[in-house]
Amino acid sequence: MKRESRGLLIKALREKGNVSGNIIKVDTFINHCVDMNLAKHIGHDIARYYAGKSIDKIITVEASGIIPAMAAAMYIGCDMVYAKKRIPITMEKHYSEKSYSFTKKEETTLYVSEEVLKKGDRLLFVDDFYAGGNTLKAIESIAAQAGAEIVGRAVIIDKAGREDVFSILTLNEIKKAFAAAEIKEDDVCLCCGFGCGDDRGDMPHCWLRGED
Ligand SMILES: O=P(O)(O)OC[C@H]1O[C@H](OP(=O)(O)OP(=O)(O)O)[C@H](O)[C@@H]1O
Repeated sequence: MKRESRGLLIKALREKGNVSGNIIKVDTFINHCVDMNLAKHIGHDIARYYAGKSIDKIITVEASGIIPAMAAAMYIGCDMVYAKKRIPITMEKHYSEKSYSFTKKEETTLYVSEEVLKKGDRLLFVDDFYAGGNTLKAIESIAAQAGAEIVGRAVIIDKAGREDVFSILTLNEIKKAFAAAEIKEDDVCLCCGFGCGDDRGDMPHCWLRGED
């Protein structure tokens, strides 16, 4: 499926981000300051990818997963649940699982109230990054505790290129786009981010520049 947000993401990565080895800095447009137009397109792409699949709720983890999860939930028209990293006094019974924070390099525990997940719920996991998979694993455990089912997995950037995870870009695709950085700005297709003639799909070509 053509991903509308791919060109926007490549553009933001080139202009405001940084890729160094497997560290991708996105805090000026994804997970600290949020480019809402980009988030909107990412949410739309995720929703289009899972169109036709019955989804009861989106599930994510605070903090950075909330943005793409919320955007996708708005297009799908479902609720969004985010696992918390601390238990509020209002959360009486909960499911929990240990995880590990990739960016903070520390063990963490994820908590989801028993009130917000029901047995048989069909859940779509959404996050900003997939890296080592600790977060997804913990959410899968929480879903299993609730008797719910994870029916889809979507992230903005998949560093591992996992086959059953839908992503806007993988780390390898980002490296490919960066390797093509010598292409003049005008030659870069903002639909696909990889240069004109490559992967135009069904989207109007260079729609961001109003040339379609
Ligand atoms: O696949 P994994 O190895 O689990 O890595 C991915 C997770 O790492 C980040 O969370 P983190 O807790 O580091 O930061 P956050 O608090 O900004 O969400 C990111 O938001 C994902 O949830």
